[in-house]
Amino acid sequence: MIFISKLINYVKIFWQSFKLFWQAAKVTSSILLILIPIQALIPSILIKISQVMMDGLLHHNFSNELIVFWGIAFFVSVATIPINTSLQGILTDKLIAFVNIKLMKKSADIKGLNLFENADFYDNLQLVSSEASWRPVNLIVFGISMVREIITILSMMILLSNYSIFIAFILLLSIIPQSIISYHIQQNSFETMVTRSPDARKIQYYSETLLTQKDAKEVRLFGLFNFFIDSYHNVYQKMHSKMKKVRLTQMWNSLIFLLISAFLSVFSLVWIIQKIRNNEISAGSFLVFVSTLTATTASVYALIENSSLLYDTLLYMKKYFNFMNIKEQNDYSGTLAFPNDFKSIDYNHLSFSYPGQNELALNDVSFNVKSGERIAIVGENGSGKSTLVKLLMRFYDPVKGNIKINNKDINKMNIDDYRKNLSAVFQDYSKFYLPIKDSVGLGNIRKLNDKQSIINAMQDGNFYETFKNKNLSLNTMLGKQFDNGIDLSGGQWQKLAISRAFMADSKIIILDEPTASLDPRSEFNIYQSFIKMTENKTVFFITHRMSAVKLADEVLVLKSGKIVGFDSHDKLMKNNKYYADLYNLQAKSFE
Ligand SMILES: Nc1ncnc2c1ncn2[C@@H]1O[C@H](COP(=O)(O)OP(=O)(O)OP(=O)(O)O)[C@@H](O)[C@H]1O
Repeated sequence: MIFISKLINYVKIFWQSFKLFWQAAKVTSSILLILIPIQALIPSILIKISQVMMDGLLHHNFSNELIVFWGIAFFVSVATIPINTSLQGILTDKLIAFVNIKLMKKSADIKGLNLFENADFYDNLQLVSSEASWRPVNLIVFGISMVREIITILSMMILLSNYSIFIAFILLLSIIPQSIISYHIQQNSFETMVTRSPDARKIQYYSETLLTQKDAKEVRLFGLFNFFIDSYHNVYQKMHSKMKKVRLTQMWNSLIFLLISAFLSVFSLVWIIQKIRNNEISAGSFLVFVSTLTATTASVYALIENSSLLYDTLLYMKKYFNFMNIKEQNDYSGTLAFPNDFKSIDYNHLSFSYPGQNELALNDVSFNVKSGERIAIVGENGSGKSTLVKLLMRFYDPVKGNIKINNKDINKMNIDDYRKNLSAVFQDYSKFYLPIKDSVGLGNIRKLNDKQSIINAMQDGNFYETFKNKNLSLNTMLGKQFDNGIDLSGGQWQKLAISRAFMADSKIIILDEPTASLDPRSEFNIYQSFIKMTENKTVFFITHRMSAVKLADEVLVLKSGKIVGFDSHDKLMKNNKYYADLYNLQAKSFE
């Protein structure tokens, strides 16, 4: 029963995958659809013509037309090979692009970050995206050859059934156990090796650590090569012994079934020899029978091998379709527009914990901010500062309470319209490896080609000085991995990210430690332009530099997810001991 339901599932995914071919390339798929049965039937046709020729020769009524038919059939059989290869290549290219574009479009539908916190989802996403560039090749190669083998086998069965339906049936039956075992083994090896089993994930991480630029410095400085190579080797040995077992079982099973199949073939041969001896069939038929038997056996094994390799790909496709069908739990279906007369933001008894965590990252947070105010958010590491603004950006939904703008729950607003009104520089800002023009301009996609706005934003974000001194142009490519690409220092990248945020016409600006990698002069300049730029804008800036808080109208002090102070800097210094201690501690370190 389990096998039947698995088989049905397999056929369903196969069908779904075939629909992808169609969607990706209608013309190429149609030509292939015509070509597959032709290719599949040619072997039987050639055998049949040979049989008629043989009988003609034996009975002295050979017709020369048969040679022409045979020649045509033979030409078709060889000519379809290069045509098929080229078409499969074209289809593969189109399918790879199609699958990847669909994946990217699906990613655009995921508005929040909740799903990314789910290890299973994240693993699936990694698998689906990293293999999307080659899995479709297998899907096409094995999928097409499987269909072709099935048609060939069926046509051979028809030829064989001319001699004995019984023998045709037995041969067909012998496929089933071998197939079940092959699929089972294929699934095992997929789970062990290909999917993100914890061990597979570990070895991938070890090799990446040594091979990517990200960790190159520490790996070299601390001499970590042997450590990671040994770790890789140890985990690999463990996995390898599991895989070796799987592969040896596969080999023994195949040998047993090949033995059964050889036995069946010998049995059929003895049977037909007997028939010839009894003069029940002609000697010509013997040759045809043997060719059919050999061709059928070859096709049966090709079918088993290709379909079990296809099975592996279908397990991947299942993950792909699962990803394509995934739905976010958070509701992003709100339709309200962001108010034109934006007046206030209210956090109302808001509590939040990250998915899978019991601890509250924010605990009953309530405060009110008026449009145009500059709010500094301060607190120790892990006190909830970034979380507070992530909820404002609607990356997560609160567990309790809500955030309102002009008294309307932000969850009721259209997410894309809502986010157009927000701009941010994150602690872990993105480094877009694109021409400078785009890397800055992406902050406001509508102004991507507005060179003056881009230059203004670079001036405000303090990147312009670097731009001039290094003789860069708007078309200079960022990222050493590209031809003529350049890299920037940490602080320069940060200034670029700030410039990007300054591109936006947003009403609310969020800066999560915007000056962490900046030198004091750049920090001063950034804050100067910041004051200029953010007139009439509502600004939240998270900072550990207490000197910056003086720029804020009010300071929000967080401690372990709770608000412990919300007032102007001067008043807090007078009335809030926790804040005053925090401030004085830093002030002292500069004395
Ligand atoms: N993605 C996450 N999943 C689970 N817990 C998280 C996640 N991000 C943050 N946390 C936890 O939530 C709490 C608040 O984190 P948050 O990043 O908001 O602190 P923060 O005040 O911005 O800290 P820092 O000053 O170090 O940047 C911390 O206990 C942190 O460990």
